Order: sequence, then C-alpha cells, then structure tokens
Amino acid sequence: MKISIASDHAGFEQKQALKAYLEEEGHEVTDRGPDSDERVDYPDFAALVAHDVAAGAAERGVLVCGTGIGMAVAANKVRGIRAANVTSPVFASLAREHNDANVVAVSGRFVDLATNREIVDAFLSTGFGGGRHAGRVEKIAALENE
Ligand SMILES: O=C(CO)[C@H](O)[C@H](O)[C@H](O)COP(=O)(O)O
Repeated sequence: MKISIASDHAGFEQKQALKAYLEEEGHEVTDRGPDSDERVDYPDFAALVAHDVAAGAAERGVLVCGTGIGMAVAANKVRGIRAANVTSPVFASLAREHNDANVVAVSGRFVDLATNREIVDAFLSTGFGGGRHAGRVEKIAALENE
C-alpha cells in the first residue's frame, strides 16, 4: 500500500521506526519529514500528508506528534481527510470500519512503539464496513460544503 508519513519533533523517533517497519512489511512509504528532531510545527507536516492522501498520491496517511491530537486536528482541515487520533489497536480498527478514516494520528510521547505498530497494522488491514456507516460518512463529507 502507498503510505505517506510525517511527524513533528515529538513524534520524530517513532516516525523513523514506523517508517522502517512499514517498509519491512512491503509498503511503499513516502516520508514527508522532518529529517531530525529539531522543534517544528505539526500543522506543516500534517498538511503534507493530508494533501498526499486527498490527492490520491497515498492511500493512507500516518502522523506522529506528542499526543496525535494536533496532527489529527490539522489534517482534518483538508477536504476529504478523515483523520483519527488513535491510542489502541481496537480504536484503529473501528476508525476504519465505522469512519472510513484515511489518516491515523498516533502519540509518540504517551504510547509505546510496539502498540503504535499494532495500531498502524490494524489501521492498514481493516476495511470500511459500509452499510449503516456509509450514510454517516457521507454526512461528514457534506459538512465540508457548509
Ligand atoms: O499537538 C500536540 C498536542 O496536541 C502535539 O503533542 C505536539 O507534538 C506538541 O504540542 C508539541 O509540544 P512541544 O512542547 O512544542 O514539544
């Protein structure tokens, strides 16, 4: 799968590890930075990944900051993005199954790497459930026209 990944300084270390893990798993990963743990602003990097996904250059996005919250808030400002801030594998599955989330935002400071690997695995391997969830996701999209 084509994946776009980025972080801020707080998520840099786990971003590097998750990128390597995803590549080992056979995914095609675009690293949108940063290249060091020098302090940066998370919206700049959330935007790069969100635009990759919105444009179809990547099928899914992975973002890492201190909590994942700022990244998700910023990514969700881009039309077509449904970013979920996730702290457990089951929430990752539900974000896909119920919400058709296309970006996952994880915490580099409060969630360990092993858990974040499981989160990303669940996020990438779970399909959208459709059915009763489809109309709800359409209503989310309609909010973008208000
Ligand atoms: O956006 C966040 C909080 O919701 C992220 O955790 C950021 O990584 C965090 O705000 C960065 O904080 P810092 O004090 O500048 O390291």
